[in-house]
Amino acid sequence: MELAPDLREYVRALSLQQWILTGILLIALDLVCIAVYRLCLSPLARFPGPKLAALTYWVETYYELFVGEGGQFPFEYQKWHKKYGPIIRINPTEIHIEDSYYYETFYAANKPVRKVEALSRRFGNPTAIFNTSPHDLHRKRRAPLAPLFSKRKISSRCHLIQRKVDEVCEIIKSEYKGAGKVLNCKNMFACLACDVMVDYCFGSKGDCIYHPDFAAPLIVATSSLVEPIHWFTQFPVLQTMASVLPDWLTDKLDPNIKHIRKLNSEVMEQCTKTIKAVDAGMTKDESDTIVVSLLRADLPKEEKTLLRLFDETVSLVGAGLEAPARGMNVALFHILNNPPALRTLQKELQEAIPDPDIMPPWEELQQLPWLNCCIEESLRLTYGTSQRMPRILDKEPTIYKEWVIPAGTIVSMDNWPVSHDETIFPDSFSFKPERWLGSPKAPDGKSLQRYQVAFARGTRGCLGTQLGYAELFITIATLFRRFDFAPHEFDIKDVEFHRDRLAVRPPLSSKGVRVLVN
Ligand code: HEM
Repeated sequence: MELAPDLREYVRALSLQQWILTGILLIALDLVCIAVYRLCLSPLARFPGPKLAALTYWVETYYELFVGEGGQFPFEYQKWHKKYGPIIRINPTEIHIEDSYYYETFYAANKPVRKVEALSRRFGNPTAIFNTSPHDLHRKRRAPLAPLFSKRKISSRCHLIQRKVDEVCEIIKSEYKGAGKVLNCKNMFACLACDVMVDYCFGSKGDCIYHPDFAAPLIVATSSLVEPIHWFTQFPVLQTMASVLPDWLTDKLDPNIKHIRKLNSEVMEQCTKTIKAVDAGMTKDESDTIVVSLLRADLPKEEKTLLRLFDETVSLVGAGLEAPARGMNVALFHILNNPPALRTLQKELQEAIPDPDIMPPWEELQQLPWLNCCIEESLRLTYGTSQRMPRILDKEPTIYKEWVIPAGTIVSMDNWPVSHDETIFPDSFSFKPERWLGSPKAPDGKSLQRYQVAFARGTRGCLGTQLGYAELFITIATLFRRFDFAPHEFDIKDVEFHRDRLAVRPPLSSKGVRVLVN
């Protein structure tokens, strides 16, 4: 398009200063237009909440990066809920709801929701189901995995978990029992959960538990991997930059990265080997692992590439490590910190398991009422994730009470406010296994179990729920049947939610749950 001659003359005659001024004016005009749109014209403008949060994402950035030890936004918008009510706008494009009684409706199993695409690259494995955004693609990818994590399948492979726990017990017996040596449970449980997942994915033997003091470098590295999550979320360009940095520089920035690199190359190698083995025809026994099942699944070729298998397995090891390990930590801490609960558990285990060296299968452990209550109560205080779980419903609006949230809007809820809903779980910060005894009901008459949200719900709920339960039952029953633990410098802060890093994190100063073994 040609500029009118007068305008052309005018533009030509502009001095450098005038150019800069014009630029500033245009940027200012653009910002004003964005502000007017966000505050007055956007379909979300009528939702309650602080105007500054509706105006700019910097409010979220501020609380995630610069307040305290970071990851403080969940605590901030909880305060907003107290002021503005159960539905609020927490940033220019997202609505947040805090209402435990709506959780199950929102995270329904029959809703074709997608996740936020921009969050899928935060951990560098965008094609894993955890990170897959579109509903249909996610369904296609999750389908072949689901049978591998069914209750029946997990039951049939529980001996693998028991074997791993037995190996941990041998280490405790030989190195810690009666020796006055402090046992770091945080590391121990992380090693255990990691080895279980490695067995599950590859059928090979994980060896994290054999590192001195359970301080396996891989565990330390995975734990530190989530630390920069808010930087990567708030400034996605950093994800791209991090992925192209040379190894020597990333090692300088975070020396732990080299262990992740090692895991990545081992996973690559394992996947490559398995692809070759499956191509060559494998024996039936070996077909149980996740990689083999994915390769044999009825999926198009592009879903079975080395990169896709790599993304899925690395992500599964990560997901299957963090949450179960935290669950076990929370359980061990609270049971030990609550002597009446401990005594009841020990009595129940002694009566049900006469010989501690012969542990009953998971099915039998599930019949023990007090053990059940302790596990449910621990899971309640585990929360699963500390971060809100955004979902987008594209084809229809989301209806909450009188509010109609337009289709295509990001809507989110959190787990931990449900766990601390005082109408459902009175005295919610206390560990009270007895609240799960019998068939308890919530105030709405529904089973209390419906408000156990540690594994989330709906199409994107936890894939590893049964494996998580099995690990918790077997580990907690075995440890408390075989050993007498004494708390060492116990501090409730070690298991509380202080910082959001997607995973629940204690204060930076926390040394983790530690015990002595008598
Ligand atoms: C105590 C144990 C566990 C808890 C409390 C837990 C909790 C959760 C939660 C809250 C989510 C939803 C996260 C979100 O949407 O942001 C989730 C998803 C997921 N979990 Fe777990 N988890 C546990 C164990 C496991 C295990 C052992 C595995 C290993 C297979 C696993 C694999 C996954 C996967 C793959 C997803 C994503 C599912 C999808 O998007 O379709 N989890 N888990």
